[in-house]
Amino acid sequence: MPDQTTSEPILRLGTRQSPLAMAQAYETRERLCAAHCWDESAVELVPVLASGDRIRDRPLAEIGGKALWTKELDEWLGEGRIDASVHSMKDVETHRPEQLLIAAILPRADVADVLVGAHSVRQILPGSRIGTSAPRRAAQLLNARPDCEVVNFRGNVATRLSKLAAGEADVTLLAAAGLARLGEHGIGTRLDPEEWMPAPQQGAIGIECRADDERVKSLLAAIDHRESHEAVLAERALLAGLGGDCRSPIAMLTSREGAAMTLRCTLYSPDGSQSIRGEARGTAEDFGWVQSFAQDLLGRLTAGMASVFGHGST
Ligand SMILES: NCc1[nH]cc(CCC(=O)O)c1CC(=O)O
Repeated sequence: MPDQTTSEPILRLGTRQSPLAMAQAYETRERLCAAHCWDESAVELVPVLASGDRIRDRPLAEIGGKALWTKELDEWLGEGRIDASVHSMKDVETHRPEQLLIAAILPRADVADVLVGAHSVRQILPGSRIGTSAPRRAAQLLNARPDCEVVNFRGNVATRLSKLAAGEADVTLLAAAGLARLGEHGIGTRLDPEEWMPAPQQGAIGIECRADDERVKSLLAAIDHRESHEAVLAERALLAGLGGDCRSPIAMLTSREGAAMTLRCTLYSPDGSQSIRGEARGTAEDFGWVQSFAQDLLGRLTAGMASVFGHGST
């Protein structure tokens, strides 16, 4: 028997410590081991505490600063304490440190949101309290149901479900991908993404490494899913073009027929009372069309939205 305690892992994979992040790390490890015919011990999971997880008692907007979920992992990666890190792409800023590279995107999971506490958006009882800390979900819900009220609802998936059960809100919205990864299959109503568009990059898991680390880059290439990767790149390009981040009231959806990609996008005012939608088509070879699309949307902003998007965005 080989001595497990002294065998060096082939890859040290950094991850946040939340149950969802750990589930994503296990999935990544499984795919890596399957692709390379490795034993599980070849990939060492290294949990890293992120500032977003450490500071739990204040709204994210108040803590301020970006990179709440990535800063520590980026440092560990830059210092060589880990070889790669696993991310929920939805939480990853569009501008990444130059020395890092998103080398692989796993096959994308269901992009939909799930509504918990009502059978449909229409059937939410008048005047209900919607528990969410996501500006996109708040704006979308208020757009469809201006009679409702949003209450801030932070915390991981389990925390949010227990706050709902405790009556802190009447309904909440969660990502189908996150629920599925946590093994929570029967919860809530899946909202059709065509009608209720998700956040940019929702359902996508990305693995990042040092841009000059050829060994790790080629190991990760084996688990990259090209179509998912291209959709994520298009959505990141659109989000960056809009000057947005994961705190922006922006919904988008990518669909695909052969090489042709279609991006649909809706921008909201924070209170949901105003919205702008658009659609554009192109290929993944060059995202010039995505930049034009962003400019087109920004050119149509109403006064109530101008502070949220474009150059003045936070
Ligand atoms: N902001 C938290 C977050 N980041 C990614 C997911 C879900 C998984 C995914 O979208 O890949 C979630 C939870 C949620 O929105 O319900």
